[in-house]
Amino acid sequence: MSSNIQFINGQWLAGQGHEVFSLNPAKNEEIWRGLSATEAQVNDAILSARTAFESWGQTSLSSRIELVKRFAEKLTDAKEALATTIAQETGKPLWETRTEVGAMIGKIAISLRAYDERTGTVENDMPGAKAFIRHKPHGVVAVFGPYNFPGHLPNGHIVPALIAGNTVVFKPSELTPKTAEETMKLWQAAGLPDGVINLVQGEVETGKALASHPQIDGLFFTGSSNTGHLLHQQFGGQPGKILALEMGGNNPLIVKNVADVDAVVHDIVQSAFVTTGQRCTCARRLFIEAGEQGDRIINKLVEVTKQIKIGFYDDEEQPFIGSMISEKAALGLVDAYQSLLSQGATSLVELKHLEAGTGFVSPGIVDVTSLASMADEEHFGPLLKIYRYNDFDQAINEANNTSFGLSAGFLGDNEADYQHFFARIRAGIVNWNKPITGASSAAPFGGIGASGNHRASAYYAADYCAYPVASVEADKVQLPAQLSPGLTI
Ligand SMILES: NC(=O)C1=CN([C@@H]2O[C@H](COP(=O)(O)OP(=O)(O)OC[C@H]3O[C@@H](n4cnc5c(N)ncnc54)[C@H](O)[C@@H]3O)[C@@H](O)[C@H]2O)C=CC1
Ligand SMILES: O=C(O)CCC(=O)N[C@@H](CCC(=O)O)C(=O)O
Repeated sequence: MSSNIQFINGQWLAGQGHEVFSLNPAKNEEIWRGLSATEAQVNDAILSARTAFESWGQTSLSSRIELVKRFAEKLTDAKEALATTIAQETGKPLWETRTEVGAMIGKIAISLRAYDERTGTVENDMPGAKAFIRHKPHGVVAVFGPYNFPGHLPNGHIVPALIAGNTVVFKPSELTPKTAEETMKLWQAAGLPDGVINLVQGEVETGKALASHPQIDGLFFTGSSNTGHLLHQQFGGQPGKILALEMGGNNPLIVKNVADVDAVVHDIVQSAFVTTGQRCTCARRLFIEAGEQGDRIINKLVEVTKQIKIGFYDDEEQPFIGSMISEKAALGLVDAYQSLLSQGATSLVELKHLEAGTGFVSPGIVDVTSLASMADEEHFGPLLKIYRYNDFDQAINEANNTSFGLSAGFLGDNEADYQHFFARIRAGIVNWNKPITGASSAAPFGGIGASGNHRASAYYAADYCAYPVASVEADKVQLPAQLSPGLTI
């Protein structure tokens, strides 16, 4: 078990707060334990990042690139070990966590390209001078990560932040501290200078100490909408700080006129249930036309959902999904399912907690067509709500009837229908005849409304990692060819 779990100014230190631990939610085994960072230790981490910024912010771009490339090499060497830790800590199957580490490696080249293309230098000639657009780092940024992609999503903030010249204090999810520790060790092995990334482990109070610290210049957050809203309030009145919020969704998927029932069911299942429904992009609301074709799709969807292979992350024959992050999350999802039934929804596939002490649930589907209204909330797990509709525009209006706006999809064979949907739907990710999960790191990734604050991540993360500087420069002071009216020199 770890004891020195805080990484501050290049040193592994014991925490001085209360005990925290990480559970393998599939096997109900403890895999990591330590003491959380106190407010004073968070302060030390921020001061260390502040000191490191003085040199890191001035270091050459080529040295920063060298570091992130070495990190990619270390990640590649440790791919299987890190994928195993992520699987143990989250319950996700190994096929998926290997993809996650692959995405972390892929992030390096994409972030380097994005830095160049979105925040590079532009030079324009003007009379007697040159005009430049350049970019500078903000300084010390706090990074907050969620548990569902404990490697890939914090990495999506940290890598572009470092390339731009910022230094980082990273607070991972308290549910996935071991993944953060192992990743940090890879940065260290890559030759990270002291203080450039600091890791503070702990629960909400550690997060609060970091987010409210006056010495941070920005905060990059991926997590729930509730926490994101709290942070937004906390940042009110501080226009000088950059806040990037990547939050949840209540994502709709509309199906209309599709010939291939198997293909449409595949895309629904991939959208709703991959990662045991624990992706921010997962479909939560499915709109299917009333009538025989819709019935056929639902019958097939029910059949396929009941057959989904659920299992241990390390099963030789890999399951489609593993356990949820915790027994608490699993029981919360069962409650959400039961609550919908008590409001009048019809169960099509029962959502069950499969084993006491674990996060295993079976995916559930409910028909909510008869409900007059429903809370607009994200159920972060494999629970899909179906609405039957008669009118396409009514379905689109209902799909937009949410405060969130992360992802949305249309499954249908008619391009004009898709164009109609695209023009009206409100979301940051809008797909046609593809699952709405599995977004590319080479595209912007973010939502509107309660899903984000217009600071998209992934390819656009470069934008919030640096501020633009406009300069007009001449190598000597000269009188202009023509003086302003009324001025004699
Ligand atoms: N839009 C996006 O890119 C993504 C969004 N998500 C969303 O993340 C959520 C799941 O992740 P969770 O780990 O449950 O999110 P969470 O909001 O509970 O936690 C995220 C981080 O914030 C910290 N935190 C919690 N309360 C805090 C407070 N009051 N002050 C400061 N820090 C605090 C946590 O310790 C953790 O490090 C889902 O809602 C999901 O939709 C997940 C992945 C991607
Ligand atoms: O940030 C990126 O590089 C791309 C975003 C991404 O990987 N999205 C994934 C998972 C995000 C989540 O749902 O938690 C996706 O779209 O499925």
